[in-house]
Amino acid sequence: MKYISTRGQMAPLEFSDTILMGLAPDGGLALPQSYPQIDRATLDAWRGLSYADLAFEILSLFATDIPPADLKAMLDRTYTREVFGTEAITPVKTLHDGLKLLELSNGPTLAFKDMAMQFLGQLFEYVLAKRGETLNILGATSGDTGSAAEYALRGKAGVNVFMLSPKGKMSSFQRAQMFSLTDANIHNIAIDGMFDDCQDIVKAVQNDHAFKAAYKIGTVNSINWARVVAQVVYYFAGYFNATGSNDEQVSFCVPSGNFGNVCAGHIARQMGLPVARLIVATNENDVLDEFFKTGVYRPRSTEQTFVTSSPSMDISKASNFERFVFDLVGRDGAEVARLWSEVDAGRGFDLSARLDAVRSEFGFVSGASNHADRLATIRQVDGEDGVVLDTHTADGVKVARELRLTGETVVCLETALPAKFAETIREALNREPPRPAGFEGIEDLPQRVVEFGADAAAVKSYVAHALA
Ligand SMILES: Cc1ncc(COP(=O)(O)O)c(C=O)c1O
Ligand SMILES: N[C@@H](CCOP(=O)(O)O)C(=O)O
Repeated sequence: MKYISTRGQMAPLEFSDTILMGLAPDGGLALPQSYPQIDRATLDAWRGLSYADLAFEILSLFATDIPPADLKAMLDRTYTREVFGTEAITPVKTLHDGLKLLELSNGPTLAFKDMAMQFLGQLFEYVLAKRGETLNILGATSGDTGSAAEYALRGKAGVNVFMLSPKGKMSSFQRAQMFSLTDANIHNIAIDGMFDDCQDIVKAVQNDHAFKAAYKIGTVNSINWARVVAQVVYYFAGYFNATGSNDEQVSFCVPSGNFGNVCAGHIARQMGLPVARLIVATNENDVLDEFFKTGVYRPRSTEQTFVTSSPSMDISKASNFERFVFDLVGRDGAEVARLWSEVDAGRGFDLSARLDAVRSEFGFVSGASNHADRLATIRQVDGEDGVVLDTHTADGVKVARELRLTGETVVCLETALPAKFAETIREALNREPPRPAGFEGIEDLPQRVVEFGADAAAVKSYVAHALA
């Protein structure tokens, strides 16, 4: 399997090259030349596999330049009860009204990012050791990618992590998770701006080819294809857990920000997983909801982006949306490059002529949730089912209940645990959320972070100095 760029100007690459590359040299995102197709016999053979074995079956279709035994060993080390808390790895919980929750947040940092990041940590170590290379990660986080990456890569030889986060916008738990790490290879940088400013800096540095090569800059964001493909696995696992046979269809409802999670669902559907609809749930930052309702993509500026109580989704320029649009426009890289030149110029684009295909061919619909909805949903699910949702999952449950059709099986992705967002849980339930063992008093630990304006040059100079 070889990888191409959404902007059409990259010579096909192998999987391992793609994961070290980050952004493609033409500014686009890597995707496979085609999606492997899963027939019914294969789907039948996969039902009942352990998570690690299922991950091996799926990832071996994509990571074709890694010897199968090596890939299997990495996956067996990653998807264990010790790391993810249960044998099932991603168990499904059913609420009283039949809505299902796919638990993705039982890993080391309590958010779904661990699902892919724990594997990416193994993958980096493996590929870098094979090549005798080192890598310096420059990442952007709105709260969860940062801690997942830092926990997966802390103390690893040959890897440094420089993580940009929006100053003062994450929850106190998220800040503590990242800023209390003392490992020498972890560098936290708070940026005066929103997540989009952080991601813009990451992309600007990726597009400075001389700097990128000189300082061996890589990425852990969903820019990195390995992040997305590892997330494809839990759509298959969730489907098998939520159904009794492969004759059934399910719909997935996905709390969305940077569009990486639901992009993996789109890929699973393109591979042939029996997915009826992909329901995109946004918070008050509803750029994606607007697109899926109108076909118009209108990214907002930092000033127009709200700080909300589901802060990890405070995103107005969804990076992976480009991967979906590539498929939507018939994999025409020149057209994607043209559309993103509009985005880069601060404008958007209008694909309303393709809205029928968005719904009928690709199965996308959407809805939005706000602070009041979030509080009401957290209270309702706590009262009726005794389950405390985190604020992002609450956005998903609200939208799933609003859009669910009669007889439709909907699986809502649980993207974080409530302990990460205690401020809002207290507001909703007037009590503390359950806190998993090992995180007691984390907010009281000393914190280590430097601060900059939204300035790529300042970040580059900090990275260069730290690596000197
Ligand atoms: C808890 C949580 N929920 C939802 C999202 C949205 O996921 P995505 O950016 O993949 O759309 C994120 C971060 O991205 C998150 O951290
Ligand atoms: N919500 C994310 C934002 C970054 O998303 P990614 O999937 O591209 O890494 C976060 O929590 O940091």
